[in-house]
Amino acid sequence: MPDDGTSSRTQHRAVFRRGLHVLWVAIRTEPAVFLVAVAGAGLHAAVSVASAEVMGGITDRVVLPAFESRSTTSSALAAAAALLLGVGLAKAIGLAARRLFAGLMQFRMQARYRRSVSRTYLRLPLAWHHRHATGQLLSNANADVEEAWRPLAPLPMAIGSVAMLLIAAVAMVVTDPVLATIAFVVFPALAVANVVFQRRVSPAATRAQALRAEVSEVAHESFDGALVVKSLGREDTETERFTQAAHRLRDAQIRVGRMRAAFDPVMEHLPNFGILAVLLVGMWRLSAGAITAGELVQVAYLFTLLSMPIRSFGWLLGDLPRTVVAWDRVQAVLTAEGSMPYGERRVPRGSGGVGLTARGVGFSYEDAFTGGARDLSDDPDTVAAQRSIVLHGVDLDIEPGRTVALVGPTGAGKSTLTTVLMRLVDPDTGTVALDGADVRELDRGEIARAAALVPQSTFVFEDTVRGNITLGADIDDADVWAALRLARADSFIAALPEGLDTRLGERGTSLSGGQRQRLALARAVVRKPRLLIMDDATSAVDPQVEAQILAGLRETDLAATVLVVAYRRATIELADEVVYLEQGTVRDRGTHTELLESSAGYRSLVTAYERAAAERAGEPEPDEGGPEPRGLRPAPSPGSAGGDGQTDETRETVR
Ligand SMILES: Nc1ncnc2c1ncn2[C@@H]1O[C@H](COP(=O)(O)OP(=O)(O)OP(=O)(O)O)[C@@H](O)[C@H]1O
Repeated sequence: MPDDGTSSRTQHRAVFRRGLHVLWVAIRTEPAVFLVAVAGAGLHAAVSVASAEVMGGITDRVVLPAFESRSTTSSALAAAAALLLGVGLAKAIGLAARRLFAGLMQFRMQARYRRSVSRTYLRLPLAWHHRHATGQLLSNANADVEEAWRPLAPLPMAIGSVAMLLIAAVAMVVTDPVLATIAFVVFPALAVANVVFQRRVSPAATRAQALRAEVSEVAHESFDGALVVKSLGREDTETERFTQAAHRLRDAQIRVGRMRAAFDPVMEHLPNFGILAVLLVGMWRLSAGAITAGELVQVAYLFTLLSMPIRSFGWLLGDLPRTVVAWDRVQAVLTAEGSMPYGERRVPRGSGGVGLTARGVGFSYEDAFTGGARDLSDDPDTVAAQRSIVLHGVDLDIEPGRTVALVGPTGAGKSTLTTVLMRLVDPDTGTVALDGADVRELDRGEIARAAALVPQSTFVFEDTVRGNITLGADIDDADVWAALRLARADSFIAALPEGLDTRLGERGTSLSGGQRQRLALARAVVRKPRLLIMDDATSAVDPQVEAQILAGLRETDLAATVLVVAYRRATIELADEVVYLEQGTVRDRGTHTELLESSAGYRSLVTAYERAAAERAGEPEPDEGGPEPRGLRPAPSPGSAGGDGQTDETRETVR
């Protein structure tokens, strides 16, 4: 068994090797930019050493003769000035090239990996997203990508420093081996101190980095849940939670600050002790005639020049552990499995609705309690134990142009079924087909071209009304208005100060719940889908308006096939057929009247909706603007659950 010291050294070596591998990835990706940055660093290094030579030369040939003769020629002064200017200019060019191209490389790599990470997020199936928190995804795409490429900024300088050290070492040995010996003691000591410091500060800095992510996660959650926090009077508790996270971050940063405060002055002054030693020994060498005054100035100047490049190694080494951690997180996203394979088939072209078929569809979610630690064993018992089965052997047949209502208690699997039908997730068993074409064999984007899903919760982008509907597609205003009319959203959009050009606030908070839902519906219908799936998409819309919308959808020349997850009798009655889903299985199907006769579960569910509506009949109507709280649905009756937002129409009897 290795002792702690050995294993820690092994770990450091492993981190160092992996860190170099990450840097190598960047060099391979941007070789030209890297070479220019290194060439700049090399030029800067060579000219810096040369500048020490120049300083020494000027001391011997201009300054000392001037002191001795108490006069100097203007030509000698002009030559010295020109030399200094030339050296300064060359140094500036090297420095600018190094900084510019190191930055270019760093920012290009960051942009490239941000793009890859966000592209991967969109490629990965919904099931993967279910397992990852928003805060984590944001931090992978932002903080981790930045952290992974942070060492690219000091990398060319560190490489230039090697060149500078080598040239300086040769220059010093040539000038005076005795003075060079002082450098060979001081600079390795400086490098060792750097490494020791970086090893000590690195865990503290890594912890501060993790706490920074924690603070932003707490903040994200508090702001996102502001409505809940405020309405339940939990501001103080949330503030306390945030304060604690902020204090943990503060303490961690102070710890890092303290370490730096102790180390930086030492690093700052160590070369000064070297210079002092150079001057003392140099005086003796000068009086012994072994060196000239200019050579002494040259070596002392080299000492001042070399301290900073040596520290750049420290910066690089200090960044590497965090780089490795961040790189691993980014790679976990980029190599995540679960991308959906696509075929090359197309949905048969034509106008009007498409037929939708599901055969034996089964689907299970990864169990929230086993989560990411899921054992991917092939043993069916193990897999079944780790997953909660939501759909079992669902069969559906919807003919083109028909409107079907999907009804079922809360938790029956209606929303899950809509995501399977849209191929946002693949079923564990069974198949889904559009006009006979298995959705797994369809070309990428083909489902989005043929079908649209309006989900339960709407998302509004911080964009104009037009942007929110077209989502960047080339759709003219006439079509946008037609879609808004169909979604019964045209009048409130027309009343907005700038109509289609009105910018909607973040997540559409400037709109009411019902307005947001109608906007989302317009976004779906403007694409003229041949299959429209609405998952409780009009729950916050006034019932009469909802009925008008559904009737409108049936009357347009769109003639789309419509599957609507419905809770209201008026909606259900508008459908050609009702599919009753219970515990993930289709229990019954038929018209509303037939199901009331034949299905006890359906009857009991719809009666529960009616009872709840009747109980609330005396209460004021919900504004069409507010979403109907899910909690208003009636308590589950035997064999069923769920409910409806009460509305005037539900006061009527079902029959
Ligand atoms: N992302 C998820 N991860 C794990 N389980 C989930 C997930 N989403 C839903 N479930 C579970 O799947 C079951 C079916 O949920 P689903 O949302 O499909 O039902 P629903 O019939 O649409 O309900 P509602 O009428 O309340 O919208 C529920 O038991 C739910 O807890």
